[in-house]
Amino acid sequence: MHYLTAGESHGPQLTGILEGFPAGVKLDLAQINQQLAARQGGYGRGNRQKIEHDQVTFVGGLRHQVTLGSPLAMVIKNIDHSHWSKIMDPISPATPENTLRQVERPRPGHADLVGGMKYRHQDLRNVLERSSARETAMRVAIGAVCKQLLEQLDIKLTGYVAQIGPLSVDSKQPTSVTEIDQQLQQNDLRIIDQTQVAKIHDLIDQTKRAGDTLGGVIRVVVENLPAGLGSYTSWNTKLDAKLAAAVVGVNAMKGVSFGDGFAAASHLGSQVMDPIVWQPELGWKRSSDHLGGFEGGMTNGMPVIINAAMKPIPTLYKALPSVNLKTREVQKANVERSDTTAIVPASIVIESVVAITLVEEITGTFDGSNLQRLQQQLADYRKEIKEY
Ligand SMILES: Cc1cc2nc3c(=O)[nH]c(=O)nc-3n(C[C@H](O)[C@H](O)[C@H](O)COP(=O)(O)O)c2cc1C
Ligand SMILES: C=C(O[C@@H]1CC(C(=O)O)=C[C@@H](OP(=O)(O)O)[C@H]1O)C(=O)O
Repeated sequence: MHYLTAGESHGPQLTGILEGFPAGVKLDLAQINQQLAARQGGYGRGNRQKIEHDQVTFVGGLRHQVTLGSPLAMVIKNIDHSHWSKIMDPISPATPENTLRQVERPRPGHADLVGGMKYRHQDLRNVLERSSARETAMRVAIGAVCKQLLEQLDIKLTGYVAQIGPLSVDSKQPTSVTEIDQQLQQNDLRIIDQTQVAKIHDLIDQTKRAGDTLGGVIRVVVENLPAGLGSYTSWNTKLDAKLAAAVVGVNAMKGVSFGDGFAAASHLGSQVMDPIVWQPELGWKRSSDHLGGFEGGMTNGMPVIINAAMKPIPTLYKALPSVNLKTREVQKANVERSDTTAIVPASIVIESVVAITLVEEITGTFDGSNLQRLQQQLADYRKEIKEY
């Protein structure tokens, strides 16, 4: 299975194609649109989200709500395109009128300058339109499709915000995906500890007033993956490595770790390895999960725990120094409308790319042509490893 997205932030639409997804999966469109709405939400978002109302339309691979096994083709309209229709017109030739709003003062932390150098663009809008995280809306739609398959395979997944800027909000350790989901529904920060909400709102408000921005840490937890997904045999078959690439492939992600992550480096081995236990009803388990569910690039049957570190949003209303591409004068960087923090929507995006990567692995390990056969093969495999 693999996917491709296309489309510029203020272009007519985002387009996505997902190839290799099993036939016979009944898709709940409302659930996909609910995920798109969740990605638009969260405290600290900018004004673009007041304009957009993301909804997916299927234009291939789906018949009467059921996947056909042929490529799934999806589109999401950019409502804001109506304000940019001349500037972002794919067809009409460039004129002084439709090349307004050129970007000549590259923003530090964005793809602007290097993208311009590499592709020989003089108007950096040609870079920012595609490097914008607007594209993640399509990854969320594709991820929502994959989440529905995971559900049919009894695999549970969720993501939450564990840190915003300097404030860790991770003091209450949840016990299960279901418990995490219940807590998240109660606030607009996707944090588990409800007592921290007011404090974080204040932090975001203050940061916005100062013309500055915030990053944070996201955690994704996946339950009930069978042991043995991925392989120790070659570097490029390790599933933890594939997940790390998918996570860092999301805009603004600067770090990824599993389980105790970087903290494990400062602990003793005896504090970090997860002791092996065996029980007739449960089969092979571990009495802890410091390693985040991976050994040798393979799932070990414990919950997978992935942490993603997001840098602060690079566009600053109190802009940093830059240099004008045309005049070479030192000037303030371009200021485009922007979020103060996007840690909340990013948590939905990280969940989505994790779901896509897991479905890619599962459909590559078992026969992914048809849902029922896949379910049967996975059930047989689960039985086999339990009895190992
Ligand atoms: C959901 C989401 C929303 C984002 N919103 C903004 C934004 O409003 N303004 C901005 O400057 N960067 C935003 N970013 C981050 C930039 O897209 C990203 O930092 C930039 O493209 C450079 O890529 P890099 O940080 O991966 O190197 C957002 C990222 C995500 C995941
Ligand atoms: C459009 C989205 O996020 C955008 C991501 C983004 C960036 O630079 O990444 C910059 C902003 O774009 P604009 O200037 O159009 O408001 C965000 O709004 C979205 O998430 O749907």
